Order: sequence, then C-alpha cells, then structure tokens
Amino acid sequence: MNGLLVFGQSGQLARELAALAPEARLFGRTEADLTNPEGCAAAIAAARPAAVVNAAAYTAVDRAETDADAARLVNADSPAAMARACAALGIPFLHVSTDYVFDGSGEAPRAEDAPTGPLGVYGATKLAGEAAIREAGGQWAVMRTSWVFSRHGANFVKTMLRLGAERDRLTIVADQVGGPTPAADIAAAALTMIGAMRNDASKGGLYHFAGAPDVSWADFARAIFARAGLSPEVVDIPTSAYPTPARRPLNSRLDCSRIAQDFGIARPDWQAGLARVLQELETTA
Ligand SMILES: NC(=O)C1=CN([C@@H]2O[C@H](COP(=O)(O)OP(=O)(O)OC[C@H]3O[C@@H](n4cnc5c(N)ncnc54)[C@H](OP(=O)(O)O)[C@@H]3O)[C@@H](O)[C@H]2O)C=CC1
Ligand SMILES: Cc1cn([C@H]2C[C@H](O)[C@@H](COP(=O)(O)OP(=O)(O)O[C@H]3O[C@@H](C)C(=O)[C@@H](O)[C@H]3O)O2)c(=O)[nH]c1=O
Ligand SMILES: [Mg+2]
Repeated sequence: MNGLLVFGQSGQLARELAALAPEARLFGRTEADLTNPEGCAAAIAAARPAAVVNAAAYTAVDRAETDADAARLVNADSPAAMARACAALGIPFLHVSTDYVFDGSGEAPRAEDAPTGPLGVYGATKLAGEAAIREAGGQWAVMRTSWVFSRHGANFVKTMLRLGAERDRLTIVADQVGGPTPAADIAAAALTMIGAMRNDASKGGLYHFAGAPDVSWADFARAIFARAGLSPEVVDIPTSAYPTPARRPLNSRLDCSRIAQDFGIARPDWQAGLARVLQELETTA
C-alpha cells in the first residue's frame, strides 16, 4: 500500500507488515521514540502518510509493573498523539490492543463491548490507549489480539523451543485459555482493514481478532513440541503455582464475529501458522 507509515521496526507485527507491504515506511526508535508522544505526532505531520499503523508497544508484561510511567507513555500517550495527528491529516489510523484489557473471569468468549478490567499495568495502559484513540475523533480502528507468535522477537513459541531442547520436564499453566495468533495473520488483517478504511470513511471501530481454536498455554506447548519433534514432559499447573509480578487473565477467549461480519476476516488457524513459523525458523537457523 502506497503511503503507509508503520510505527515499529523490529517487533513481531512490524516485521510481518514489512514483509507483506514492502513499500511501507517503518519507524524504529531512532525515527520515533514512543516515550515522546509529541515526537510521534511530529513524525506523522512531517511524513504526510496516507495511513498509519501502530505496531510498537511496551509488551514486557512483568517489567511494566515497576515501569508504569514508560508503559503509559508508550502504550497510551503516544498512540493518543498518533491518533490526533492522523485526525488532523484526515487519514486512517489502526492500532493494536490486547486480551489483557479484560479481567479473565468466566469461560465465555468476550465481545468488543464486554466490560474491561485489566489485572496489571500493561493491560491498564493498553486500555488507556484505546480510550484516548476513541476520543481523538478521527477515523480509527483498534484490533485487540492475543498470544502473538512469529519467527521474530520474543514469544511463547520461541521460549518453548529453547526450554524444550534444554529440559526433560516443563511445568506450564493450564488454566489460562486463549487464542494463539500468528503475527503474519495480524499483519494481513491490519492491511485489509486499512485498505477498507481508505475506501470507506465510515469504516473503523473496535475489533477482536485471535487465532482458533482457543487452547491453554500447556496444550499450546504440547502442540509446539509435537510439531517440532521435541518430547519434554509437559505438566499442567494452575496459575497459582507460577507466580509472576503481573496477574494474567484466566479467560482470554475473544469473540471475533464482528471483524468477520464487517471486514470478511476469519479467525486464523494457529496450527497452520505454527507449522509455517517452525518451517521459517528451520530454514533461517
Ligand atoms: N506479543 C503479544 O503476545 C501480544 C501483543 N499485542 C499487541 O500487538 C502489538 C504488536 O506486538 P508485538 O509485535 O508482539 O510486540 P513486540 O514486543 O514484538 O514489538 C514491540 C515493538 O515496539 C517497539 N518499541 C517499544 N518501545 C518503544 C519505544 N519507546 N519507542 C519506539 N518503539 C518502541 C519495539 O522496539 P525495540 O525492538 O527497539 O524494543 C518493538 O519493535 C502491540 O500493540 C501489542 O501490545 C496484543 C496481544 C498479544
Ligand atoms: C516460560 C513459561 C511460561 N509459563 C506461563 C506464563 C504465562 O502465564 C504463559 C505465557 O507466557 P508469556 O511469557 O508468553 O506470557 P505473556 O508475556 O504475559 O504473554 C502476553 O503478552 C502480552 C504482550 C499480551 O498482550 C498477551 O496477549 C500475551 O501474549 O505461560 C509457564 O507456565 N511455564 C513456563 O515455563
Ligand atoms: Mg512476554
């Protein structure tokens, strides 16, 4: 897509956007530091893009607990400044949010208008970003996704490949359930949405998009090991047996029917995405 500006360069989603839209401009930290909201707005004003996707975020969930000021600047204040700069130029803005805006109670998949209740700083700052973007008043879309994995960056698949090769036995939480989502599918969905928004100024809003089917982290680990030909024993544990600085939601299931209805985008099959990512890791190793 001509004129697309992406915030983020080295991250999982940014790398997949670059692969699918090689003509896009990507801004890393040197071009735009998200701890500086006004700098992000100025970067948009100077670049005069046709559309903006924000693929940068403070994603270190545990570290955010003790680094809340930086997390808020990156996850809320800078996306808000980006949304205002896009509104001023009259161009579409797409931002990405998370299942961690929810409290994880119950077992039903959550729709976009379900009550939020973040359990930690990461989720709270992402939720604040959503609200500020809505208030900026331009043509915006926020896509909430979950459990992102790809060949790039830090993610659960790559952690499991490392630990599974080192250890005979792993204890993995089995009471957190959600949809693992290949970053490549998020990139494709984001480009579809931005294209539709450019064609129709009435398009936009809040959308859920996650891989299917929903699964526990323990069962996701088992699937990774089965496909990768590793055979550590995976022991189910409750979240209470895996203490971390940030609390995480137990129920991360996202109801993704709205994005299917409005944009024709179906939930991606994470097993297929996992097979692709393992193949990519093998050929680049
Ligand atoms: N990862 C996941 O499991 C999930 C992610 N999401 C959301 O999806 C989106 C994409 O996430 P993902 O690609 O996985 O994230 P990554 O952690 O892979 O990448 C984050 C990117 O943000 C950049 N970044 C962080 N801080 C700054 C800063 N101060 N200035 C400029 N750039 C900065 C990083 O740059 P650098 O490499 O230099 O640090 C990196 O390129 C985010 O909005 C995230 O909240 C939603 C659900 C799940
Ligand atoms: C490494 C390991 C993790 N776990 C657990 C911890 C955690 O509950 C779960 C997943 O670990 P992670 O470190 O990938 O979790 P985390 O970094 O919290 O993942 C989240 O990142 C943010 C950015 C999001 O937006 C979320 O959608 C989600 O993907 O697995 C084990 O139970 N055993 C282990 O050996
Ligand atoms: Mg993590």
